[in-house]
Amino acid sequence: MPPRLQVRQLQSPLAGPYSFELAAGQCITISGPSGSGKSLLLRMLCDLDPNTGEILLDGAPRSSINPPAWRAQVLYQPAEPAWWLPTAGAHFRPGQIPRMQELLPQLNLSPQLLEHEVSRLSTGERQRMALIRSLACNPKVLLLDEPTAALDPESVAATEALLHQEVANGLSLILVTHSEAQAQTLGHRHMTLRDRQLHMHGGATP
Ligand SMILES: Nc1ncnc2c1ncn2[C@@H]1O[C@H](COP(=O)(O)OP(=O)(O)OP(=O)(O)O)[C@@H](O)[C@H]1O
Repeated sequence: MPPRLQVRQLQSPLAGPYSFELAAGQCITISGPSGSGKSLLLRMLCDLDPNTGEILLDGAPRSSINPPAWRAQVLYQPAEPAWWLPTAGAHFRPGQIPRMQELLPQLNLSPQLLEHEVSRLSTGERQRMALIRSLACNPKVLLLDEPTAALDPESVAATEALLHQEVANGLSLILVTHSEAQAQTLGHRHMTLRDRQLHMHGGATP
């Protein structure tokens, strides 16, 4: 079986080239100083920024998959996720509701928050709700940019437990984090970006 994701010579005028592989049920963490290119890498992987090189998903080249379908399967959650409808609940399609209802208590979120204006939610509530929104899309690869940056320790622990569970169930995760402890807890392999160059540490498969 091919790896979940094969990245070959991925680059843009701003970053790369990057080459690496990610298996199903594996988590790679990315750390590095501010401005080192972590978000640029995630944006190239989900094809939001112009780039060259090749990426294969379960052996299928990106060029054979239309861009919206690619972004649904290789899903990017930015550090400050966008909301385009008035309430958080309005962002879920009917088919996603059972999964959303299962995930809310795992991140200590009350279902009542779904009806609140997004702007009324706290930063941490929005961040956890965004993760639920991403997981409810059931992506094969999730690209998470600092998903616990705004959270208190209890919410960080709940988020890490959920991500651990999802990866154990087969999700492939690329996680940008500034937390060494979080990288050690969740990551099977670790990348460091410095001056937009990639350094890989650890090669264990899950
Ligand atoms: N479209 C663009 N055009 C030119 N420069 C850009 C563009 N997007 C990002 N940059 C620059 O590329 C560098 C890397 O940006 P990036 O957002 O990937 O950093 P980062 O490692 O994610 O940082 P942080 O930890 O602060 O989020 C930064 O210096 C940024 O200003």
